[in-house]
Amino acid sequence: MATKKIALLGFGTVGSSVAKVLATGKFAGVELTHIYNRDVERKKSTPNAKFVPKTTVWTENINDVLSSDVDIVIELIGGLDPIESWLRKAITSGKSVVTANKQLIAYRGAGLLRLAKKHNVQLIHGAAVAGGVPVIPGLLQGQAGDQITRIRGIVNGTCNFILSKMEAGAEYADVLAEAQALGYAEANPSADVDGFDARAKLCILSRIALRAELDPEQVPTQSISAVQAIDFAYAKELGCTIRQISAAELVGATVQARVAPMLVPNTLPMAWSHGTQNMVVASGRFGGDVVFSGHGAGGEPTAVAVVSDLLAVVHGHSSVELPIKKRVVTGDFLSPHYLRFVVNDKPGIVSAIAGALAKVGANIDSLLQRPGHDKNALPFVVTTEPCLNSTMDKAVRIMGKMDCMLEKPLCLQMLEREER
Ligand SMILES: NC(=O)C1=CN([C@@H]2O[C@H](COP(=O)(O)OP(=O)(O)OC[C@H]3O[C@@H](n4cnc5c(N)ncnc54)[C@H](OP(=O)(O)O)[C@@H]3O)[C@@H](O)[C@H]2O)C=CC1
Ligand SMILES: N[C@@H](CC=O)C(=O)O
Repeated sequence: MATKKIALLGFGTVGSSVAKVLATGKFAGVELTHIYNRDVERKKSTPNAKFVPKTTVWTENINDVLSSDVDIVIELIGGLDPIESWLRKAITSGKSVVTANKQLIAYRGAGLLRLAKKHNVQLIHGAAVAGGVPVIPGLLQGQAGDQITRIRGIVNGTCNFILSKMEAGAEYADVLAEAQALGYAEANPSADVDGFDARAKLCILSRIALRAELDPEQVPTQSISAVQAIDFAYAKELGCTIRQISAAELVGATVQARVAPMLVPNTLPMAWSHGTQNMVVASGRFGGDVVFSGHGAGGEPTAVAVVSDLLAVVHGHSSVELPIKKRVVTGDFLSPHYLRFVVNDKPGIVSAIAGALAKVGANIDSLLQRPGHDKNALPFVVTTEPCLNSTMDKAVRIMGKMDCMLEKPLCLQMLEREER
């Protein structure tokens, strides 16, 4: 097997870990010839630089890579522009590409994959969803024979790290800072906490598993930043915890899709995921549920996925290709909801809330009020019987205007207790 020349674009958390995994794995048939990054002198003094071969060229000029005889470009910078145009140039000059860039693959992947096919090269992105968990190769190859109708799970390690630590008593801001320091969060952590990272991953999974091309902008997202310690206490009383859940389901010609913090019953495996653990449950018509799980963020787990993709290219991998259809998204799921209010307590609040829910046609299932809270800032919870997210949005708009409300009511979808 002829040795393939490899270029690494980006020597950050994942890129530098790829250098380490490559060096320690001593894989035959690959040679790291180029590393591109801005300000390379700074990068040369980072801990993983010691794993870079002496012969590797470090450059701040992307054309040194694009005009070279490199065979495979590994892109670990992130973002859409100018990365797309760089990868297009690489592909048109006959280079295969390995990337962990979920935004690029979600928004522009269809065109890039077509271009790679036209130029008879590979574009592989196994690390773009769930970091070190081989969910993409598993779905592409291992479940190609099934008809997957639903994909659901936890695909953002930062949010899972934050929520599982909050469940154990930590403060939101402290754990977010910790996730950033550990290299789990995106360059702008709003991508994690506000759901945009998970949304991109959900769209990639939908393309592969549901064979549905979605416009990521159509998929509703809800931030985890409004979840508070009190929500974990009330969730526990309901036999649940709270996790950021990404869900997409084929319903006729449309796809129901949403990314949001949701109440997850403790009976479901997703409730047991802690730290950076990701978990994806693919539900197939013939094979039933298949669960993928492991570390979804972090340099070294993600580097394993990147190096595995690289080795697949080097060893002449070719993936199963099945037809994909563009699908319209609806964000409306029919499910019970959790509503948490913080009010300046006075008589008549519960009946006003019940009135607002009745007005939109939602039925109350339970009411929870823990004793001991300050009546001037009283948190309490109402759960509803199954209703649509859009119905709850209307109710929240009405209730948010009530004089007694000290903050916008928090509305969370509740997952059903059993997998299908
Ligand atoms: N971290 C993780 O757990 C995971 C990350 N990913 C994805 O992998 C990719 C890389 O992530 P990660 O390693 O965490 O990110 P980092 O920010 O740690 O690394 C990105 C690297 O690219 C460099 N860089 C950024 N912009 C430019 C530019 N315009 N020109 C040259 N160099 C540039 C940065 O340099 P500088 O240091 O100067 O900023 C940095 O070295 C992203 O697409 C991310 O979404 C996927 C799965 C998991
Ligand atoms: N920021 C992402 C990194 C992996 O994709 C996450 O936290 O999951």
